[in-house]
Amino acid sequence: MAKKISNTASTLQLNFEQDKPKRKMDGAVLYRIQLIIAAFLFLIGTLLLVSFGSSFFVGVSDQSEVERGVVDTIKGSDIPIKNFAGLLGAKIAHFFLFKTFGWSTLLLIPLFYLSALKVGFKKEIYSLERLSWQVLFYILWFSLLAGFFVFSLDLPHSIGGGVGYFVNEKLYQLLGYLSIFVIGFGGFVFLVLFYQLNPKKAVVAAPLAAEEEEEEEEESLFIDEDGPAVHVDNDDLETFRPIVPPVVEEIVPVVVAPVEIVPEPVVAEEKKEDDLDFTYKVADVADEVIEEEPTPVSREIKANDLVEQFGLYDPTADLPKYQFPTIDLLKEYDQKNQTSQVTMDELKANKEKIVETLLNYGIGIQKIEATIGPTVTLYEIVPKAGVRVSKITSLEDDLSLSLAAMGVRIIGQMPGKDTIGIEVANKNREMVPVRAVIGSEKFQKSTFDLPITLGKTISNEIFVADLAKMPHLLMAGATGQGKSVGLNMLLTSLIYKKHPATLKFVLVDPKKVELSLFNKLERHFLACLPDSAEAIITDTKKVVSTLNSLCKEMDLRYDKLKDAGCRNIKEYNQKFINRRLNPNEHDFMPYIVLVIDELADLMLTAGKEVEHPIARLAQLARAIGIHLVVATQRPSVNVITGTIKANFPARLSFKVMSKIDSRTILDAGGADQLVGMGDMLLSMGSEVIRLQCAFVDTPEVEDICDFIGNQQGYTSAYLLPEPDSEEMGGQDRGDFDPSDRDSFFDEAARLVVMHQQGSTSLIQRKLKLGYNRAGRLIDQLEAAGIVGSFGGSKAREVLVKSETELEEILKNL
Ligand SMILES: Nc1ncnc2c1ncn2[C@@H]1O[C@H](COP(=O)(O)OP(=O)(O)OP(=O)(O)O)[C@@H](O)[C@H]1O
Repeated sequence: MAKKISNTASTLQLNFEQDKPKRKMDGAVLYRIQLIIAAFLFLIGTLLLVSFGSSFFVGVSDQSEVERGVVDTIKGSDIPIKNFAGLLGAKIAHFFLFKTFGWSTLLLIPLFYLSALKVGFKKEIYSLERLSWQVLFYILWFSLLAGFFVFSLDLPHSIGGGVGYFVNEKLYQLLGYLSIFVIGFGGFVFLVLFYQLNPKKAVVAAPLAAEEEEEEEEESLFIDEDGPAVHVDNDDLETFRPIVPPVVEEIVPVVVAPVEIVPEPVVAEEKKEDDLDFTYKVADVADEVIEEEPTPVSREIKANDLVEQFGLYDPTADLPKYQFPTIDLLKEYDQKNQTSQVTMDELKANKEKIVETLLNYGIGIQKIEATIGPTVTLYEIVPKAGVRVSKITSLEDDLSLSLAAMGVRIIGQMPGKDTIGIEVANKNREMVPVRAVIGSEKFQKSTFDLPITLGKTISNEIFVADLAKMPHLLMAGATGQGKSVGLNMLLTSLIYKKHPATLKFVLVDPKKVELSLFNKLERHFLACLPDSAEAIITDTKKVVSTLNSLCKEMDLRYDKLKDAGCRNIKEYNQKFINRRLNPNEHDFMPYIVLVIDELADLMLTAGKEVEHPIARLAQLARAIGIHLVVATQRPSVNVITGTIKANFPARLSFKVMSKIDSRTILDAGGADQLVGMGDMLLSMGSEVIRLQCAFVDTPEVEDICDFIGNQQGYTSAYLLPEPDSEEMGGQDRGDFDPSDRDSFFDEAARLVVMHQQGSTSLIQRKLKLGYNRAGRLIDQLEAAGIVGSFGGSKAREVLVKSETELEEILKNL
């Protein structure tokens, strides 16, 4: 039934369209009139400003003049008027400042200026209606308040004006000095009523509540076959809402009678051409509705009103009592453990061995310097002139041998310096307690979106990074080398800095034990599929659907971003906080961090089914706040494939078993030379840095999770969308090695996305390529997830819908 009514809507709007040209002409005249009125209001504002302003300087010297009668004034006088706005200015100032309200009348000036702005230029910085009420009230109230002090303390009369003085005089006779309470009470009542209980504001401020009310109203206007109100569901109402109430009231008598069909009340018959009365009224109604359609300016005003009334949106308001975990939950170790264990003897001995070994190979050294880190000491050498750096770097094994130490790593030239770095493991290493890094000023004060601290650098600095910028992290390390501790550190640092409203974890743990500690965070920090019994995902099948669900969440978030006109999650959330987005269509978006502990198991059991969504998320999810942390024990090429590797610029390696593994994960050797127990190399772009992971013990993680889990949480974990079954099927794409792509790949991709047509002949024609090459290009585009699979005679579907999205993919390839 409601659908039929929406047909009515289109009819009505047609009538309205016919009226348009006439209104346009009227609009031009109206505009000129508005400009004139605006100029007039501006003039009055300026007159008041000058009159009041100059009366502050000239004081009462004009008083004798302004108090003369009109006739005398016209006749003129020998005493010169000093007010800059002449006699009129003097009279205005006298009337407002002395006779009536005193200084509070100054509030009229902004009112006139803002009115001029609104009438002339349709700019409303602040709701004019509200401002007018406020100005009226405050003029009177301040006059009374000031009058009280003028009366009691014998201050200059103009502060409160005649009204203020007179009323206070009377109040004083009645109540004595208690009169101040009456004035105060008046102000209080106004504040309460105006800022909290103004019914009109409530409608603007609480759109949800208002819409419910609206719906109730609308429902009561529908006439059923029996007469009473009919329930109409929300979806239908949405199409119908803009032109509702008066239309139906008008329709009922006109339409029902001639049709004589009781069960079909309000339908297409109103189109009848001879039904002039009806048509005319409808157009009027449509007119009103169209004018009410939100413009950017009116939306801005509405948002400002909402912010004024409710303050900024607070995403944490659902858990107002949430307490961040405290530093006390982290173990405090002996001071002894935290200071360097490297002795002077050890340093000297190592220095001599380095110099000696290099000399044996004919390499002279000018200078050598040591920096002691928690696990390794960095020796920086300046070789004598004429020594090739590669000669030194080739001596890694020989140095290891002569130093009889593990973990010797030659860095080569130190970034930004003229030295060559050699790292040598300390005999007694220093453990970095989690408390030292989480509690550090550097971490506590970091303002990153997703701050993580993993430990300390080689020069004992606390290492803090932004996962949001990384934007994803690939982790590898042989068993027992500190990977789980590293993951716990990462999660712990995020938990210490983020409120549950702003961050969710999707935890995938095929080994079933590593991440189970975090189960207690389910109703605070975890996200899962709607039908999951457990928030932490351990079953491979579930992993595939969770990854697809995340892809869907990503697409949904992109749609919302597009709708809101934002480029990334930060802008979007800021807009939401500023109440510039409709809460019925938008939500505050928490960051989502997907952690996969052990990719190898998944790749072996589900292969492309996991590889494809991981690659897709890694390529695209950064802008919408989904970040991936993927760990594996086996950094072999069938686990860390070209596609995965290409999309994870930040890679972290604990000790691995071979140089090949080190190359697979870092594209460089060195990870095989690490000394274990959290000794690690982090590669971000071209730079590789050595870090010592802080140690967070299982009981500490348990305490943190208990501390949070025992607090009031959300009713359930954050629910991810149900994945599309179609998406689950479309996984099987050929291998795609981005480094091997055709030189026309980017151009071809832009072409198909721009035309939204995935056809070989389009590429052939526009790029002037042969059929075979164009065919190869389209295959590569399919493998990269830009176009869909071959669909017979039809052009392939283009999966990437916007050029921005495409540029993001190309950037990550
Ligand atoms: N940062 C660290 N500082 C000190 N000791 C550490 C550190 N990281 C790990 N260890 C030591 O190494 C042990 C193994 O670490 P962890 O459980 O993290 O290894 P793993 O790589 O996850 O092993 P697996 O892959 O078999 O689970 C820890 O129990 C701890 O004793």
